[in-house]
Amino acid sequence: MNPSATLSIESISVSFGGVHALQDVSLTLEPGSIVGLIGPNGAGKSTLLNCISGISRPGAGTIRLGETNLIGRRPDQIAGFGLGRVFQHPQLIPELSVLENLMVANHRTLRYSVLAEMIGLPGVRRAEAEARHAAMQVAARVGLSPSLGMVTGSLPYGHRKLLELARVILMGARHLLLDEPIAGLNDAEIDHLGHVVLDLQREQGLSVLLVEHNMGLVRRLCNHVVVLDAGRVIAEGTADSVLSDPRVLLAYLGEVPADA
Ligand SMILES: Nc1ncnc2c1ncn2[C@@H]1O[C@H](COP(=O)(O)OP(=O)(O)OP(=O)(O)O)[C@@H](O)[C@H]1O
Repeated sequence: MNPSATLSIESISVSFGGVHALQDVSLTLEPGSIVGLIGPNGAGKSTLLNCISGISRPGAGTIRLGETNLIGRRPDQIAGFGLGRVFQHPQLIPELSVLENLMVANHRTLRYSVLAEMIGLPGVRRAEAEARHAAMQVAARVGLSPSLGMVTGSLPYGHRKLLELARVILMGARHLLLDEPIAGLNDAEIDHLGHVVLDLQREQGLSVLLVEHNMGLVRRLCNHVVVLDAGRVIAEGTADSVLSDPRVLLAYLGEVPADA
């Protein structure tokens, strides 16, 4: 399995009772690209993220990472393939420090027994030192180095979101699934998060599927944008092209402005 492979979603459909949450939806996420997934409330964005991350199972269609079929895999298996979901509400341990939360995330990827850890074998100490180094590097990349010793529960909300992002990267994500990452952030925090995401794409080659209502951020970050409405793809292309598309304006505003 190559974690940097292309994520390919083909013709997936999901129904909840009589509600067609997704109908015949296709989307491709190439390594190193940032794809925006936008659409009005109830369009099916979260359902699509849930299908990719193994929380929901589509009734039809395929989802593949490279040649590997993801449908029917558990969420932890999918995360292990390098698909990291960053939830709107950070999944952190509030009593631990920032560094400890990152060490815990990295610890899950280390391979040694509890007994080896208890008796402090040299290999374990070396692995711990490497885990600490990796945690500090990722903290620096997202701008959290000054906060490494702080108790996570006392962090400002924007820093907790950055920590959640760092945690997912440390768990080996190569494709980030970002679900409204700037909800609740102020302008300076939004600007910083935008820089961090672009840095991860350009310097680390990570790809991003970004669900976002803030069109300024979508324009700034995304190479390609897919628009959902009522479970269907109604437009895709560059941010500028889809955001001036009459079908998209109709879906968002209920009418097409006279000057569109
Ligand atoms: N578990 C569920 N049971 C029944 N209906 C559901 C379920 N999850 C989603 N839906 C319905 O599926 C449709 C798509 O919902 P979804 O949450 O994916 O939209 P969304 O684009 O993420 O919306 P928002 O921007 O408001 O988060 C909606 O009509 C929603 O009510």
